[in-house]
Amino acid sequence: MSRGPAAPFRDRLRLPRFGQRGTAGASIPAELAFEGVVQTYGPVRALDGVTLAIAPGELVCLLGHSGCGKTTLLRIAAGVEQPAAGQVRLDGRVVSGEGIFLPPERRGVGLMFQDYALFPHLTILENVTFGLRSLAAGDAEIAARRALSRVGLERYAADYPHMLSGGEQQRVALARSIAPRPGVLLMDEPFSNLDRRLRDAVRDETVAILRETGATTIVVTHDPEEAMRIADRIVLMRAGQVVQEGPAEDLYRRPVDLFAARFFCDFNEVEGVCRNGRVSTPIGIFPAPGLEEGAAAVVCLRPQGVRLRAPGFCLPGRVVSRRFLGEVDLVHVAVQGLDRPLQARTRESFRPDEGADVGVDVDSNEVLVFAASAP
Ligand SMILES: Nc1ncnc2c1ncn2[C@@H]1O[C@H](COP(=O)(O)OP(=O)(O)OP(=O)(O)O)[C@@H](O)[C@H]1O
Repeated sequence: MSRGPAAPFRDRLRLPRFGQRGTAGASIPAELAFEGVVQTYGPVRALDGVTLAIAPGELVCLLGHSGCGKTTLLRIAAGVEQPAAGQVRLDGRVVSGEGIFLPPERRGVGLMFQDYALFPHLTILENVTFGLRSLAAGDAEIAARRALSRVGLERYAADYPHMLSGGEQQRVALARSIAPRPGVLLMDEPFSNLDRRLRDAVRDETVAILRETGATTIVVTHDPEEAMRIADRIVLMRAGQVVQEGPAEDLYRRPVDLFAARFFCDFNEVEGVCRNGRVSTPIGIFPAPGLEEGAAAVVCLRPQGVRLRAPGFCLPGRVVSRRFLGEVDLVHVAVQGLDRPLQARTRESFRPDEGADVGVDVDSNEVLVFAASAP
């Protein structure tokens, strides 16, 4: 390791120390558009008609469970893969489709992988310079050093990847991907290899750097909280299709179906049947807009919408368990007529013990009703 025992406390803790603002180098952001993109691998339809437009400079998170096609869409945007059907356009110009296929090096698109893909036998500076082969050697080194300086790692330029921590390697990969100033930057699970303690700081600083470069960015993640933290717009995918797209608050508050709803909240779910536009359940009667008469419905109640009161008020219930989670208590409370206890996330001063009788107040603003047919 190049750093001696006198390395600053911050380094020993492996907390990130980020670089000099203003050294990221601005990109000319491009518009990226997918239209009816299909990809198949034998019988697997990895992408099933994806249409999506990303504005210049926008930061979009592709969110979805494992295998829903996120990486495939990135690879197609980068030009690493050719789609079976559909078009990809950069600033209105077709780069895939209509018999056209532009290779990755002619797209001005940067790709950052989950495992960082650093070359172990090259120094940090050489790793970053690698993506700048189209520049004269002197210019490439200047650009590489500037990118390293932006991520706070210029002093490790002569080190090798194995001498750096996971968080530092992530920043080298980031420096390498921003150094050529791509108009579009594609990042596949860029924070998943970092431990929780580092992740928030690295993530926030990475977003700051991305904003500074101005590049249009797609970040793939399966973590809804991460997507909400960083994205201008979230694109939720399932089985090769876009389920819903919009700002975080739209997806959280107005999910289009049960699948989308479950992605963002660990709901209490109570089944019922739609009668006269409403669903009657042991925890109340709720409007079921858009559901047909007799349709099976699921009433979804957010844990923060379950309030505990003194016994005698609202619905009768009994506390089954209570866990102190720091900012809130997680309380399981049994309510007559329900198969499972309700989960309540509560921060109120009324803190009944396990086994205590309580009143259970359901906040109807925290309830969503969906057709039960969604997978
Ligand atoms: N080269 C390939 N050959 C065969 N099947 C593939 C190939 N690449 C992807 N698939 C399949 O296509 C589907 C989509 O894969 P993809 O990697 O795009 O999903 P993902 O959403 O990125 O998943 P993860 O979050 O696990 O990375 C999956 O069913 C996967 O098994």
